[in-house]
Amino acid sequence: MPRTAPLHPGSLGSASLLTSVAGLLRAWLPRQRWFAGKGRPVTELTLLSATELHPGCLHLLVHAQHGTGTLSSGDCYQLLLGAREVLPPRLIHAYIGRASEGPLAGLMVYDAFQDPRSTGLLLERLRNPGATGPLRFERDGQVTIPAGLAPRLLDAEQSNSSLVYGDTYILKIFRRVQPGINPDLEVPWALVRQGCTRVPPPVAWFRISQPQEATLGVLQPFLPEAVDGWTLALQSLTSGRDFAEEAYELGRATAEVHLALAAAFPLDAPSRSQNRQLAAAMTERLDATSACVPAVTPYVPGLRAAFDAFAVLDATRPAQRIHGDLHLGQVLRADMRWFVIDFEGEPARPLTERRRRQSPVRDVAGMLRSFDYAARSRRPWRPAWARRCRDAYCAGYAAEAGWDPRDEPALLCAYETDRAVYEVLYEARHRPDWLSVPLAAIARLAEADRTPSGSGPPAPSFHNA
Ligand SMILES: Nc1ncnc2c1ncn2[C@@H]1O[C@H](COP(=O)(O)OP(=O)(O)O)[C@@H](O)[C@H]1O
Ligand SMILES: O=P(O)(O)O[C@H]1O[C@H](CO)[C@@H](O[C@H]2O[C@H](CO)[C@@H](O)[C@H](O)[C@H]2O)[C@H](O)[C@H]1O
Repeated sequence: MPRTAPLHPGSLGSASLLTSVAGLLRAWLPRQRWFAGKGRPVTELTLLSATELHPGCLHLLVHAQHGTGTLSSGDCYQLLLGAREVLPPRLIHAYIGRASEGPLAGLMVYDAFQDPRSTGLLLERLRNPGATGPLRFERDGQVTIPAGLAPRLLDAEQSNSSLVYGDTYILKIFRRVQPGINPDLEVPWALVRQGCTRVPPPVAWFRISQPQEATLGVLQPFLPEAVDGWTLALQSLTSGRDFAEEAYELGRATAEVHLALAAAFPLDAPSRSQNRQLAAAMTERLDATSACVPAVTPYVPGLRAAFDAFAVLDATRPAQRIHGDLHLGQVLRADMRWFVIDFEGEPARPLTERRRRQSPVRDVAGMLRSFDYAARSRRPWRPAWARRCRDAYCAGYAAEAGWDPRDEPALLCAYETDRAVYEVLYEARHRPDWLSVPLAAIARLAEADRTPSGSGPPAPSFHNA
């Protein structure tokens, strides 16, 4: 019989359990795509919660401190660890290491999110709501989830981990956990209740109630034929096929989501003092980024000008709940329609900040940057493609929302600049090879080119809004 019994957290002190896995996790965590402290070693690990999901499979929340001295920071991560005496060949890729001490000494520890037995049981828990220790499994009472759907871990470049069940449902496991409801559950749930059909509706979810309330995962219908906007944009660039019609439709879809969000959540009246505060925060982020990425420094005065212009704007759109990290990878095209996914916001920002009401222009700016990203990521660079898409997107947005983001150039420019600054830091930390893409935008935006359609003269109007 495989030795699994010692995994039971009730029979273990947290300290002894941690002794077993701390060394292994210190080496394994920094290698994971979803680990936030890129390039910095894990200096301390604290076990926040340990729950046995089934014998030999533990659900853990661990706090990892990374870096040292003033550069030290930490995050809480969600893990599902399995431990077996012998790991079958089909699970070798999930191997973390052999525990050399503590209660798991001698056992092979592995990432159980890659083990169909464990992930199948996770779906069973979601099908049958209830509690397991501090974990709460809940679902939409109107929906019946079929049993026995085969799980597979999605092989995608992502900030979390997603499991697809029988091409019917997708379960997103939040890897970096923060206290409070995750907007990726809160926002789609509210949108669906507004009758918005642009989001796959959450059908089940699980959360933790102790030591603090936090959302851990959300199950939604899987769109099997869906292709994400980034892939479609690159296909268009490679094949020479126009993308303006799709960009226009995407603008409409974005506006539809914004209108539903404005109806679902309270609005914040715009004020000049709020603009000043937001501009100050953008300037602060710019300075912090320039301190980390010296290539930005020469452009700081030019970029600050965009924020200064925003600070003195009289009134802008009311602030509302928005997507918060909108780009071409966050939209899926299925059945000739656009769907919007991943309402988590920018993963590096605190949850309270991500749930704050903000200008819808921020989302628009995120998508405009994404067209630029796509055009820049291919040789030869195709600025005219990006300009046409950006213009079509704004026209589509205007047609649905009743106002055109291009009519607010100072606001759009400030948000686009802020987004480019965020991207510089994101790429420096996660994908240094891509750094030149946002840096090119930084150079363009610093040269006081504030035309909303991007570099060069504004493109001709695509559609009459
Ligand atoms: N409902 C869905 N149907 C089909 N594919 C999906 C669905 N939701 C997400 N995906 C796929 O999973 C990938 C990762 O999802 P996402 O929510 O963006 O995760 P992350 O926040 O970890 O990046 C997406 O790029 C998309 O390809
Ligand atoms: O993991 P998320 O999808 O939540 O978002 C993060 O990763 C994105 C990259 O995967 C990053 O997006 C940037 O690169 C995209 C191309 O890969 C591009 O379309 C986006 O416009 C650009 O911002 C995103 O910023 C980050 O939050």
